[in-house]
Amino acid sequence: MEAEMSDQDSSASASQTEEEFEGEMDEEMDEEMDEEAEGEGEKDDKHRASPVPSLSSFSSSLRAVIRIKQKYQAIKKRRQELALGLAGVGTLTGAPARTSPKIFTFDGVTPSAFSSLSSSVPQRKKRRRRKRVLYPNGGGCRAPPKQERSRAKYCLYLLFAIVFIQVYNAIENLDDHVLRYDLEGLEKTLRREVFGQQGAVEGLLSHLKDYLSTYVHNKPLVVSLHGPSGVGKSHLGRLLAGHFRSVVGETLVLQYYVLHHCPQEADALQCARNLSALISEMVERAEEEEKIPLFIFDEAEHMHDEILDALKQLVASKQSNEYLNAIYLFLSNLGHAHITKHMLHNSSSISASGRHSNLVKELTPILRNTLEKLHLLWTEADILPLSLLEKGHVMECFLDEMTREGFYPDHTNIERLAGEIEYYPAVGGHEYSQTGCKQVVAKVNLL
Ligand SMILES: Nc1ncnc2c1ncn2[C@@H]1O[C@H](COP(=O)(O)OP(=O)(O)OP(=O)(O)O)[C@@H](O)[C@H]1O
Repeated sequence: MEAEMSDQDSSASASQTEEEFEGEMDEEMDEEMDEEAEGEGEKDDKHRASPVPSLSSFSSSLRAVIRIKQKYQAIKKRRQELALGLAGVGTLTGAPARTSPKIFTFDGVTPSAFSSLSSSVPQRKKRRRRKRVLYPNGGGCRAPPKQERSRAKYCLYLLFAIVFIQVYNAIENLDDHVLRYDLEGLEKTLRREVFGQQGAVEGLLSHLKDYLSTYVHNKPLVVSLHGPSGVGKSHLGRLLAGHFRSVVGETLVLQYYVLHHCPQEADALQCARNLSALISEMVERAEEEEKIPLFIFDEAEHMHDEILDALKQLVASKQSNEYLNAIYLFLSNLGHAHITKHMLHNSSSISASGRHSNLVKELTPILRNTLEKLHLLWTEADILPLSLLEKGHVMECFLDEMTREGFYPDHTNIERLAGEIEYYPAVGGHEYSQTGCKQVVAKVNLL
């Protein structure tokens, strides 16, 4: 080490080395004492492991203490001797004694000097961590306690997995259920083919979506559409029947026209019985096929009380499941005067976008009040009003009908034909047809 030091920094290096040495010695002492203590500890452990704590264990501890003390004194002595030796070396090399403090700069120090210096400085040993733990009072050396694995935890995980799978499955099944009825397709058809009845169409689709998105029902879906003549009630019923025939089959859809199926009032009771039997048969078949049947009653304003009573019983029946899984749609002009009056009086104050939703909101309680007085069947129904059709809608009806019949859809011709229809006096810029699109088919047929 002496040879490596240059004369220039010999004094600094000497003092530095002295300090390093001291540190080293301390560390050495610590380690030796640690090892000693560990050895004694192990011995002690062995003694402790024996069931009887004896005098021998006490004497061994005492011996260990004495030995440590002796070793400590020997090391201390050695350290003093070495310290004296280093001081002698300093004077021998002619280094000046520490008189005044010197300022150390890095001038003249080469990188190689740094590297040699750093390599000569011993790295601090990392202290080993004991893996074992020494317990006092005869506990001996013990491994840390093992964590017990709880079975309940695994059961809980399993339960979570089962619940997740079931919920996922249920959602999938409900989706399948709604998909089977292709409500998106129905919505597209209704929006394309029914003019000026957005509110009623949206209301109807919303009822169908709500009803068809679940298996378990506590009552059948009963919807009643009301509106003046020619606004599209039968048209809507026909479109709905066509759609359901394509998704649930011909046998699960019934279109009942009372003037056709039961024209004589005298036969009303028999008609009611026949209708009840037919409906029971259809709901049972539907239950077997796990489908929901559709019953449409057009011209409901002409239905005899006997038939209405029979239908009320079927609709309110809570006896068995098959009667709860069914859709009843009533189409009638009952309450049409309220609808016409409301629209003609409120058209000026209602914007086009808000008209449909407001019509449903404001007219539903008025219509319900009127209808419930006529028959209790209407208490079971969700009521949807259809609005009057404007001149623009009538022109759309002409365009549609002429295209269907193979006529060239000439705009001036359409306007002329639409002009022949009777309208209510314009209110708030709206011209409402008195007969809706009722006369459109007849007029196109005359072309
Ligand atoms: N909103 C509408 N959109 C498209 N076409 C319509 C609409 N309303 C009526 N039509 C056309 O007019 C014809 C007659 O309409 P529909 O029979 O549906 O009227 P309604 O409301 O049932 O009248 P009524 O109460 O007199 O039976 C239909 O065949 C249809 O082509």
